[in-house]
Amino acid sequence: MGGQMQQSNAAATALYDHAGAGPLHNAAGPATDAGDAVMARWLQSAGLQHLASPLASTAIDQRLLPNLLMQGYGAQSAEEKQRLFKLMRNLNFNGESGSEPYTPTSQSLGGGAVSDGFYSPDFRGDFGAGLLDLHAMDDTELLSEHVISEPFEPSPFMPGGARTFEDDFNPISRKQERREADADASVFLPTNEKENNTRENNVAKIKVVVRKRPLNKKELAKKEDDIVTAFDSAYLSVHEPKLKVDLTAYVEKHEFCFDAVLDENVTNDEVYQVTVEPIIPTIFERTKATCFAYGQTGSGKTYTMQPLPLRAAEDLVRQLRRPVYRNQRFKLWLSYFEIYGGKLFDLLSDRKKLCMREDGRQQVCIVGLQEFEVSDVQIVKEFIEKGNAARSTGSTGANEESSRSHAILQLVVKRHNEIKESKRNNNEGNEAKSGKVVGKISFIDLAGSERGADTTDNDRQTSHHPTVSLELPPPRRSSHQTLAKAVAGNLPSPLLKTLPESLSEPSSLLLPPIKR
Ligand SMILES: Nc1ncnc2c1ncn2[C@@H]1O[C@H](COP(=O)(O)OP(=O)(O)OP(=O)(O)O)[C@@H](O)[C@H]1O
Repeated sequence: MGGQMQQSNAAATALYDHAGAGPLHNAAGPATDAGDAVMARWLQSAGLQHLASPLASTAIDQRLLPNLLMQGYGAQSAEEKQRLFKLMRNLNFNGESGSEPYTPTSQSLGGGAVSDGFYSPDFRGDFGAGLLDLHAMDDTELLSEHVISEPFEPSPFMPGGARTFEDDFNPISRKQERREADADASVFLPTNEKENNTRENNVAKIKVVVRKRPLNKKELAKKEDDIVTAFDSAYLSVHEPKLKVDLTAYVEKHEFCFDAVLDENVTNDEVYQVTVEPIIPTIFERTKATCFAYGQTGSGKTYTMQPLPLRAAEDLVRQLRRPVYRNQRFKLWLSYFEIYGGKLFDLLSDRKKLCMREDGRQQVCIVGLQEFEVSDVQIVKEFIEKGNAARSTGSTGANEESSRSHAILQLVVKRHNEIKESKRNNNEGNEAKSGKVVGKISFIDLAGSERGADTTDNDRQTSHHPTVSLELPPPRRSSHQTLAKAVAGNLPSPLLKTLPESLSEPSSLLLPPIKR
């Protein structure tokens, strides 16, 4: 990720917090010429420089910008609106603490994104895929201190001998290297490299992809209206039937913009290609990624999510067979558990009840979760089928076989060293622990977003798994909070704060409609 993106993120945080009417509301000063210039450059980074001039000339308080942007301020064409919304959304999701104003650097002004507009790779980051990818966040949140404090030894098979794993796989050191190689006198060279690295990497990137499900037989038989139109790869409109005061029926259209919109003709393979596939190589670069599907019962979450882990495993196994990883004893591990009614159950160990604990470093550990080494795709398939069969399902009005729990399947790449490898043969229990986590991808198939979908008292007709049905109903939303903690290892702290709310408030991950 280039410096340009990082600087944009800082601006976003301030604007976003202001929109939330937080303390920044009072803290920010009146717009200055410098502020206008900053805003102009920010818009320019998305190729929207022409929208900046009215701001500069009328000296509008830059704190009001989010509201203006939400109203489609100045943007005329659909493409402009799309850019504006992407710009806003990018900023909204990227901030960390929120109190820092946008401060451009020579690097941010010198990048190629100005000429390329929003779509340049610089602006979007190094890669831009995955329902939720957290490639660029702070490493200290990706891996435990233990891993970070112990750098990997250099592999004798690696070219250059003295190069360490860190050099080759740590995005920070690679970035640093690139920056040094590219450096010329005009390029910004940070005085405090550590601080810069921390800031540069403390950015979460999220990709939100919407998939439209075709009308099912029941809906077709009832001649129900298709209320969603996907009209290009990033836009959709929702048609809301309404009545005027004189009771004349009309349809109100709401347009939404996402990173990608997949229509009803898209196959599961295409979903994989758009979302997970591009993340796979980064799992070997110390990335922890999470991919989840969100929607109400019957919207197609399980249909969409279920094929993804197997496809990912195929690609991960293929990568692991490359000499560079094989020589370093990289291995793939799989675990699968569910959260139901606020409790955790191991889907691969006869639904053994699991405990979730937080260690002294605020790392969430699932105590007792079994991890299995998987060296080929057939084994992965068998584990997934076993886990799926053990899941809590029930029947809802909209889905005969409805997932009533959150299921989390994790594929973890670990690096093993030979000494520990021999020990592990004597001590199977510690097998999984003997490897160091290189990267991880978690797939979460959520229970429906309707209230109480994941609680034991949600539906009288729901036929629970016998062990589950004996439990007392937990308080509402407790499973969502448990889920947030369970994936905590993957999420940077700003996101963590919002996740439980996001999961219970369907609209919080969506953007407001574009007013045409
Ligand atoms: N894109 C699609 N194409 C064809 N059929 C689909 C598609 N998406 C979903 N379906 C079908 O719709 C039904 C409901 O889908 P699914 O079980 O995935 O919903 P869900 O969102 O997981 O619901 P719940 O929250 O109740 O578990 C299933 O029979 C599934 O096969």
